[in-house]
Amino acid sequence: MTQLTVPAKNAVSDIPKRGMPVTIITGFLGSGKTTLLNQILKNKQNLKVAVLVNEFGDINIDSQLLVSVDRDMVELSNGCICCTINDGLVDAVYRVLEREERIDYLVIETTGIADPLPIVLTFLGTELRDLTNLDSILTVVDSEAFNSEHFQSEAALKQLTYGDIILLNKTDLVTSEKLQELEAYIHNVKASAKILHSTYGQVPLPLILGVGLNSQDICGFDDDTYENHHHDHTHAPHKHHHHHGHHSHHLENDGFMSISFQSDRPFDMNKFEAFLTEDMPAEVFRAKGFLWFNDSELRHIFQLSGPRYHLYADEWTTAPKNQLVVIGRNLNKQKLTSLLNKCLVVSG
Ligand SMILES: Nc1nc2c(ncn2[C@@H]2O[C@H](COP(=O)(O)OP(=O)(O)OP(=O)(O)O)[C@@H](O)[C@H]2O)c(=O)[nH]1
Repeated sequence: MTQLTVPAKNAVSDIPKRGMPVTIITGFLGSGKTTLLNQILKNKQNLKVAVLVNEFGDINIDSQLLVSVDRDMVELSNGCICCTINDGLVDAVYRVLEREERIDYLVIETTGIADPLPIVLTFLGTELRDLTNLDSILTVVDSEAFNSEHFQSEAALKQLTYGDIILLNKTDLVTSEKLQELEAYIHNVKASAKILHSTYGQVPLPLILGVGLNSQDICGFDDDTYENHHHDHTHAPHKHHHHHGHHSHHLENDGFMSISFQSDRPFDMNKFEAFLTEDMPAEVFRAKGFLWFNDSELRHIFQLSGPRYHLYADEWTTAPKNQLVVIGRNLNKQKLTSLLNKCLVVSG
């Protein structure tokens, strides 16, 4: 892979790191954002990349799935950044800017149901505008699952509208005809977007980082849009505010809700499999997590996206436990929790 050109910089950090390039990765639930982020982290060579992960759900699954990353380089912003311009995101970015070590690049992964606009506005409409340089908004698309109804999701359409780069991922699962149809559709939605293809997010980094493709112009947003999102935000670098009261707003987001399930008891493998094939509610669109089975020493990474699910086995890095996030519309939390509880081995 071609060496990514790193802007010449003083090794000694200047704080804050003015003009730090930022890429926002957006894309619908399960499209492959974390997979792409892992590709970036694996291939970044000498580039010092800080990562900010925003998850929809109470358990941080994505950040635990990031490969070979220096844990210190990951900032978490749970459940808030897609709602509005908010202190959570600005604070997280400040924490990156204030680091003493050299950081060349910031990549932000949004939740799958996020409308990217509030995040874009956070970068273009607050003091972050002077401190960072929004390089591009990259929208990952699941080429197999994507259809013109956009999953009845306004956020999915917004993600395309704001994408400077649109990465048609999961090309291994579709025909070239479907890809052409998708390209034509996207071209209609956003003629100026640069369209790329990938399998498991494999794309040469110089095509997506440091490309200077951000086409969003704060002047292009009408006052209403801006006022609706702007909280008259003034931020003193060392003051960290905590306004994390946005969760109810989240739950209304396109009707999607997330349910978290944790247990220190293992699942019975047979019962869990029966749950997957017989009892999993059709309204579940996405699930992910780490599973502990009674008859295995290994940690199982569980990934469900639309009709497909996979279990990948690897080693536990923590004490074994179950951690699962389930996302969908109109989910019955009590029923789902009870079904999952019934999959646990009977204690005693
Ligand atoms: N077949 C196939 N599977 C893929 C590809 N890219 C990602 N996946 C799988 O799709 C599932 C979801 O991928 P993620 O990267 O977690 O998706 P995400 O967009 O981060 O998901 P959310 O954070 O829940 O929105 C995982 O099981 C991946 O292994 C691909 O190109 N082909």
